[in-house]
Amino acid sequence: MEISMEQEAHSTKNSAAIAESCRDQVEKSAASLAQSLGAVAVFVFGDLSLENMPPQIPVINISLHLKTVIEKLSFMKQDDPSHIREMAKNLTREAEGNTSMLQTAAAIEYALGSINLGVVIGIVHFHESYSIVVHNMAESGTIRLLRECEKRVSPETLRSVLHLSLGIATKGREGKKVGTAFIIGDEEEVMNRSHQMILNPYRSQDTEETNINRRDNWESVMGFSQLDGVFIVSATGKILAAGRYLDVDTRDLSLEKGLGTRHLSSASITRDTIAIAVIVSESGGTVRMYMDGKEVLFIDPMQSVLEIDGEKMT
Ligand SMILES: Nc1ncnc2c1ncn2[C@@H]1O[C@H](COP(=O)(O)OP(=O)(O)OP(=O)(O)O)[C@@H](O)[C@H]1O
Repeated sequence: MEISMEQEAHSTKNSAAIAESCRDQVEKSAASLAQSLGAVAVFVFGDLSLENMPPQIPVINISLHLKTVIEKLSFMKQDDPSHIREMAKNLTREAEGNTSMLQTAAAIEYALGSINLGVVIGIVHFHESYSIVVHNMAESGTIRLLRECEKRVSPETLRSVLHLSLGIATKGREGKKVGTAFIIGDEEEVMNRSHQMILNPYRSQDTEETNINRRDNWESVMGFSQLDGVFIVSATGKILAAGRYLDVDTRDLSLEKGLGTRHLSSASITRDTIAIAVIVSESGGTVRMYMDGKEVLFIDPMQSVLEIDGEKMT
């Protein structure tokens, strides 16, 4: 059957109208869900501008770098008998992917102090498909671990270290990539299990200059991040040392492949003490947090658009 040009133009117009209506309805539904559930934030993955959102609910945009299974679907032969079954499986995987993306994004924003605990809504727009995901942060395993970390060290200190670490991971120093680690809390024990590699720049400084929670000290911390070794920080945010070597036994701890000795020794000290470690990888540009020898949080700043101090980091 031949389709006339007029029919084709009509169908294109129709399809554009349907697409617009879909986006409109998804946005309205998400806004209404966010309102009725008292959501603490709405995360948008993909290309959407949420104009109908209640003004008191923050909207956080996360770019979508993940290649989804839908992309793979376009390579599948339409006449494949397993097509439908495969598509259902892929959609399930896709939904799981969206859920875990939202959980991770919410945990990162919580750790950075940008949002409170509560319900978050995620809207995913990719390849003309939309998903709305509702996540109760209180039920999340990562959030439970982060709250445990906050019992050991002050939340303010944890946030300051995370902000600094993301700054170091994304900006480096003088055009060079930088790797470092912050060992926070249980300071007496950590100091006993480590030694100076070089003269400690914080040895005789007064309290205000060693307070990691003061933003005007961050520039100098970023400077000292070029020193080899790790920073030792008290549970309340006093920097006790930089350029410190951790004397730990790393033999029984196995981490993800590719992680080197600084990751391994920082993770080990959290297994042997009740300290928390935040590590910036020079080679990967990533940030990892450890407690009790296990990874609590992983942030790859290149995978998501994060807003740090009002500045976009990609
Ligand atoms: N136990 C330790 N305490 C403090 N610093 C250490 C310790 N072990 C290694 N380092 C320092 O960490 C630096 C990085 O080492 P390495 O590349 O093996 O670690 P890594 O975990 O792969 O870090 P990155 O991902 O940044 O490369 C080295 O310069 C080394 O001196």
